[in-house]
Amino acid sequence: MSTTSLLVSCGSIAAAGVMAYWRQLGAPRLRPMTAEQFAAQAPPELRTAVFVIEDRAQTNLMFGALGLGANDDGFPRVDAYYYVDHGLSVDVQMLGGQSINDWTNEATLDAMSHYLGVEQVTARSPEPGFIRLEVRVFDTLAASAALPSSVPNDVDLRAVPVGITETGEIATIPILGTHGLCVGATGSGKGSVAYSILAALGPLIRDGLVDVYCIDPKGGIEFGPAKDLFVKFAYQTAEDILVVLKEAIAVMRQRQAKLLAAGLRKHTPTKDEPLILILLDEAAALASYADREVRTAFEELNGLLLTQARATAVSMFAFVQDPSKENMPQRQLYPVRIGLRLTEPTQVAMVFGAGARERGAHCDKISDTTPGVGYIEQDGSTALTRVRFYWVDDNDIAAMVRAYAPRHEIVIPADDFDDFDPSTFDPDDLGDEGPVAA
Ligand SMILES: Nc1ncnc2c1ncn2[C@@H]1O[C@H](COP(=O)(O)OP(=O)(O)OP(=O)(O)O)[C@@H](O)[C@H]1O
Repeated sequence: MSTTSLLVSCGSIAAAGVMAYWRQLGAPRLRPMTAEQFAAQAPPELRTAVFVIEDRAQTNLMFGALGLGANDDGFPRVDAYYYVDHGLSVDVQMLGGQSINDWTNEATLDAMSHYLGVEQVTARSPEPGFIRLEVRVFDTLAASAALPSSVPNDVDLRAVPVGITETGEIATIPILGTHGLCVGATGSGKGSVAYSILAALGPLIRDGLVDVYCIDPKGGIEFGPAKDLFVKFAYQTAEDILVVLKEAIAVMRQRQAKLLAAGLRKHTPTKDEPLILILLDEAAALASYADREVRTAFEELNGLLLTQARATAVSMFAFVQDPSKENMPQRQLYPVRIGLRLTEPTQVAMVFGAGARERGAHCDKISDTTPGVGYIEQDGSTALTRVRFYWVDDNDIAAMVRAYAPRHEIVIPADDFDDFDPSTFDPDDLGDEGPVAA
């Protein structure tokens, strides 16, 4: 359902089941309705919230109780509220002297959600002086998102579709000219992030415009089923992993030299020189079987790629469980960051930076019943998009490999079958060496 809101004119309200209307408080009404009447027409989950928000005296009481207003200082003003897919969006004009932290403070929002009788309230500032409260009673991402049945052949590498947003749009991430980091606890759905990317890139992998180098230090368990989609696949020894990184760096160096000679700043992928996507799963696992020297070499190679490879169309997407500094020393080198379910609130800042929880990234509150739900952030924007990545099951992976594995070999029989007549074919003629049923 779209979040597009329709103006409610003169107090008439769309049916409560169709939650897409907008209410400008203070607008003149021909036949005024009471807060009780508005609340009665709201979905049951939102009745208390609508009753409080619709009635200025009630709203002031709430703001007073939460320390956000007082008789002497005045009260914040609710300008408008909207029915949206997840509940309500409420626009509030802050009081002079208030800061965003006064509103995004976890204890305040928790108290507000209890006051309004709803599951959760989050807040962000759409423009200076204003706060938008999101009153959440429905999780639009509760159901898993199926992989689209068809994938366009001309995927835009700067906007690769990987899931759906909580407002029902297609969630995209750039792959070209960037690096990505995906962090999530065990079982949070990191695999589905990687496979959503692979599914979208399938046609380009088949056509030779994208080469995937996959590094799966946990013995190839996660990515083994898709190995035929990869140009390189390192999963056994730490040395194999270093070789793959060195090969990517060699490509990066060659392209850097060409760019310099041609006076260009960025490499555009072609069939001869495709985008190289390095999928790096759980690099921290290396620590369990690699010695110190290998780990140091790994960190150096990884650092080189993260700092220099973007312009050469060599991109790294890394997946980790634990975002602590020892496991992930270079968070700021990944312009695309994805946070799935995390176990601790403090881990949110390790993925997205300070203040991310206040901006709405509540990764620690994602339920373990919704794997694949997370937040996406990209450099250059403070927006955090809540999404559900596509669920790619084993059948989907097998279908992807069948459709897109780049090295399909068509075996042409050596014998001359020009005289072959299917109507006279007798399988017994194949003799003892014919195929045997398993
Ligand atoms: N996007 C998704 N939608 C629905 N279910 C999902 C999704 N992603 C994962 N799942 C379910 O959650 C399970 C765990 O997912 P996954 O293996 O991707 O987690 P993970 O983060 O990679 O865990 P680990 O770090 O332990 O490997 C899957 O087997 C699947 O049942």
